[in-house]
Amino acid sequence: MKTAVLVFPGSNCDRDIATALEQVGGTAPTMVWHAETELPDGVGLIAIPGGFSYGDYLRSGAIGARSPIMRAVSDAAGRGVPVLGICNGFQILTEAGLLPGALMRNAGLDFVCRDVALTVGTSQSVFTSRYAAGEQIVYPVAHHDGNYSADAETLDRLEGEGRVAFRYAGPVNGSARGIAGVLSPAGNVLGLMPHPERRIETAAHGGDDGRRMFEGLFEAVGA
Ligand SMILES: NC(=O)CC[C@H](N)C(=O)O
Repeated sequence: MKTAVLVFPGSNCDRDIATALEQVGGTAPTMVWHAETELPDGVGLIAIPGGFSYGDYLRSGAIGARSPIMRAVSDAAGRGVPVLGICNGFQILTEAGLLPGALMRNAGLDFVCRDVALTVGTSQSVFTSRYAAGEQIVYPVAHHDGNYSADAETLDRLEGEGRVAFRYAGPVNGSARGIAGVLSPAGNVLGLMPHPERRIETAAHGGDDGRRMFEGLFEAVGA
């Protein structure tokens, strides 16, 4: 599968996700600078990495969401191509309107950087097919704007439609209903604050719960 990783000024997890995709899928992704207007032909997965695009100025992800490449990302998402936004990538996806809600400043106003326990909300997506609903896993987090917020109607809809992909198993950042990651209505866009790409290899990362996300993706979309 051809994969692409977007790179913004201030991205700092682009190499982490590139390494994860190469380790699990066997082929290095194409790195796509945010000022480009086209994605590689036949791209099967687009990853929007973590970091501090545009220094988190204005609001985290707000300026990156208006980068030229995002029009192509939106078109691809509309065609059903899987789009994975991790941390700052999640912030960019909400700011771009591809996912509902907003990532606000953490409730404690602190930068939270540690491993956290998560509960898998659904196995019914290309991102979570290798997990069981209700399963507890561990991914690391590293963010100051991870406090997921949306109105009650949106939260009810996300829950009712099985679009809460991950929840924090305990308090982390004040997120509404403990939400750590959400899916688009068609399920092909996932945004999450925790970092699966930093949990690929036990020897290096202290666990490999993130690996199954990428294994499931490669299986679903074709290796
Ligand atoms: N690791 C990250 O992607 C950081 C995300 C974001 N800029 C924040 O701190 O909230």
